[in-house]
Amino acid sequence: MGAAADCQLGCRPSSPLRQVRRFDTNAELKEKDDLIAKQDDTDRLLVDQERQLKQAASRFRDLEVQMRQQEQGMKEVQSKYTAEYSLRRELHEIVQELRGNIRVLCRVRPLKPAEYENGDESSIVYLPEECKLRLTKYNEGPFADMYQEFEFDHIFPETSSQEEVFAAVKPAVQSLIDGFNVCIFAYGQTGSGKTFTMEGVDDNRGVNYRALDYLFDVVGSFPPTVEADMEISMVEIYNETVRDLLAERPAADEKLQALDIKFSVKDNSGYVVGLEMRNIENMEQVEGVLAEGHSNRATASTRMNEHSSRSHAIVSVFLTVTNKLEKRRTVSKLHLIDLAGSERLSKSGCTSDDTRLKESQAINKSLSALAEVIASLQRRDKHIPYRNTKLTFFLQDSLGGKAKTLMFVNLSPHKTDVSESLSSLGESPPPFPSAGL
Ligand SMILES: Nc1ncnc2c1ncn2[C@@H]1O[C@H](COP(=O)(O)OP(=O)(O)OP(=O)(O)O)[C@@H](O)[C@H]1O
Repeated sequence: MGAAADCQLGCRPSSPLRQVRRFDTNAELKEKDDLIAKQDDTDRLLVDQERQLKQAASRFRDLEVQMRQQEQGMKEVQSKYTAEYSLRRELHEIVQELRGNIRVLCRVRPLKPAEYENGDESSIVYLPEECKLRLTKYNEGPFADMYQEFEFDHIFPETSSQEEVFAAVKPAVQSLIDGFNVCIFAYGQTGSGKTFTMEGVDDNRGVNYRALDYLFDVVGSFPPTVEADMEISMVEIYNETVRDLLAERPAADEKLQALDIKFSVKDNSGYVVGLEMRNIENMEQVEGVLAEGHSNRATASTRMNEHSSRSHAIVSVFLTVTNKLEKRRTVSKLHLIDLAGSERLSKSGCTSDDTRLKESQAINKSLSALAEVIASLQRRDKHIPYRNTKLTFFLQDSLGGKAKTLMFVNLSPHKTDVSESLSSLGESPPPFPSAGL
C-alpha cells in the first residue's frame, strides 16, 4: 500500500509520514478557520450593510414624509396667499366703492422765496374740519371777507413731504397688483406744482418714481409660483397730437412722429399704434428710460419750459402678473399723467399769437373733455364721451369701470393766483379785479 493509503488507515504518530500529514491537516484547518472567519466577517458586513440599508430606507421614508409635509405646507401657504389675496381685493373694492373710484386730492405748493420776501401771505386757510380749505378771494378792500370753501378726499398743505403724498397714492398703486387699471393725474395752473408732485426733483422724487420703486418691491416679494413682467411707455399729447417719447428719431433735430390712436374691440379700449414699450426690471432702468423720454421731449421742442406746460406727459406702466399654480394671468396699467397747465386763455397771454391760441384751445378742449368723462362716470351715464379727445381716448380703459382714478389738484397759495385756483376748482373766477390783487 502506498504512503497516502497508510496515512488514511491511521499511521502511527511516530511515522515521519504521519507528521507531514498532520502538518497538511493543520494548514487545511487553518485555511478552514480563516474561511470561517472570513465568512463571519462577510456575514457581519452583510448584517451591517443590511442594517445600514434599513437605516437609509428609514431616513428616506422620513425625508419623503418631510417632503410631503413641506409640499403640504407650500400648498397651505399658497392657498393662504390666494385667500388673503382675494380677501384683500374684496376689501379694497369695498373701500374703493365706499370712497368712490375717483378720489380728488388737493396739494398746495409753498410760497416761493421771492413771494415770501415780498411779505405775501397765503390765500389758503385750512379749516379744522378734515379735508376742507377756504380760498380767500381778496386780501384787502371792500371784498376782503369774500371766500369760497372746498372739500377734498384729502388735502396736502404746503408742509407735506413727497413721502406723505405717496403714502396716500400707495393703495391705488397697490390695486394695480390686484389687476385694476389706475390713472393718477396732476391738474392745475402752470407753476402750481404738478411736475414736482409727479416727477419731483433729483433728490426728492415724486409719485412716478416712488410708484415704480414700490411696484418693484411688491413684485420682488411674490412667491416663486407668481411671475411678474413690467413694461413702460412715455408719450406726450400736444395740440391733439400723440408723440412717442421713447421712439428713436433718425436725427436729433428731427420732430417726433405723430402717432395714431385706434380702438381695439377685443380689449374695448384705445391704443397707440406702434407705441414703443420698454421692459423694466429695476429702478436703474426706469431712471434711464425716463431720462431718455425727457431728453426726447426737450429736443422736440425749441421752448421746453413753455412746451412742457402746454402738453400732457403720460408715463404708462404695463404690469403682467402670472400665477403659475392657479394658471391665472392679469394685465393692468398704471398711467401717471402730468397735465398741461390749466390756465385760462387770458392768463397764458395768447390772444394775439396763433400758436399759443391753438395750444390753449387744445388744452382747454382736452381738459374739459376729461372733466366731462369723469363727471359722466360719476353720474354712471350709459354713454361716456371718451372719443372726444386724444387724452380721454388713450385713457379709455383706465378711466371708469373697475379702474381707479386719483386726481391731484395742485394749487398755488399766492394771492395773484386765486382766480386760477378758483378756475382749477371749477368755480368762476372773481367777477371783478380786486383792490387787493
Ligand atoms: N410742494 C412743493 N414743495 C417745494 N417746491 C415746490 C412744490 N411744488 C412746486 N414746487 C416748486 O415750484 C415750482 C413750480 O412747480 P412745478 O414745475 O412742479 O409746476 P407745474 O405745475 O408742473 O408747472 P408747469 O405746468 O409749468 O409744468 C418748481 O420750482 C417746483 O420745484
